[in-house]
Amino acid sequence: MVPKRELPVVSGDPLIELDGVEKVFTVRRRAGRLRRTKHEVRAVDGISFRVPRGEMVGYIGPNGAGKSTTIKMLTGILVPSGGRLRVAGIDPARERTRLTRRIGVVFGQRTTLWWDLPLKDSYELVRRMYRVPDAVYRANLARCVELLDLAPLLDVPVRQLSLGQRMRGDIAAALLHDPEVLYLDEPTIGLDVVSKAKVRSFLREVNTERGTTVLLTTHDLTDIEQLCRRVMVIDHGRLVHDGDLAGLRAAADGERMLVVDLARELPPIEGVPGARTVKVEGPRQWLAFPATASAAPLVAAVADRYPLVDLSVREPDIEALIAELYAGGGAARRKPGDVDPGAP
Ligand SMILES: Nc1ncnc2c1ncn2[C@@H]1O[C@H](COP(=O)(O)OP(=O)(O)OP(=O)(O)O)[C@@H](O)[C@H]1O
Repeated sequence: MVPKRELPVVSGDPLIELDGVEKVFTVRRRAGRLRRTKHEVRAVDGISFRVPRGEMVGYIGPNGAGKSTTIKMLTGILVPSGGRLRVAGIDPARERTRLTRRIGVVFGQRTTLWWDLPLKDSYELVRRMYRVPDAVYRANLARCVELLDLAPLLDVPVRQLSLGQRMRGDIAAALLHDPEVLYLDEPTIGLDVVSKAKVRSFLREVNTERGTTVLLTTHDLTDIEQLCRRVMVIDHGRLVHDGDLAGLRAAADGERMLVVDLARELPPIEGVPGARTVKVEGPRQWLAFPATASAAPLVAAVADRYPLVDLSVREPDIEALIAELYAGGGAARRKPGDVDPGAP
């Protein structure tokens, strides 16, 4: 579940706005020995959403869904084929340089740091590139060094850093110029548990303390669970969910599990309305029931007729739910125009 925490001030004014945004790539494929045919790939197929200032939003989807393409359009690297896109009121493709000062970007699979330079020299170059005022630079660097444990790494050339160290270095580099928006594309990919925890708590702090708006792309759903109240799911270039995680669970028709320990081994529990026994292991039995239903009446029904010793309720495995969502199982696939941009 999303941990209870102080929430940043989310203002109504949208910082990121997309209206029917499309990106179509034309690719040539071999068709025989000499012939090549042209094909269109609709990487982003009419996406609309708004992200208010101060929000941290998850942007997830299977491989090839269109996440990176969206982020590249939001940075101005790619020009949309259609629709309207604004970040802090700026059209990224038209005014990329002006936008650069207001956004920070971390692509987990690639570094923006200088491979042969010590980390601190990379930061110095970032300072000059963005013309960050001295006092701002010093304060931001000190904060990142402290919270991301960078002190022992500052004199180490980037190529000698481990993946987790490099990622922390990259995240700091993206924040030295005080961006209003931070795009993170797989910031925890390949990191060990400790590094992931460090990165997550830092991002939470940046979002809550600074009010930095964050768009987070990840395959690790724990990132989403721990950081985002709102999650958007993209599939085949279309938005198929925009809301909270609970809504995503419900959309995927997920089931929760009531695990009961009986006083002794018994045949599978029967006759509990709204639940079915899916597993029996000695005196322990597993009963599946709809994610949206309350467990209380089930517990009462079991306790009434069986020698109940202990129980627990397990949340559905979100990854399984999302796999189901992608497969179309139970998910109400909405057209982009149907999505409530103000969700959650
Ligand atoms: N430059 C390009 N030329 C042609 N097709 C492209 C290009 N970039 C992306 N695509 C295609 O667009 C679709 C969306 O790709 P994109 O990289 O945005 O997906 P993604 O959701 O970020 O996937 P992943 O999780 O694997 O990174 C894919 O079918 C991809 O092959």
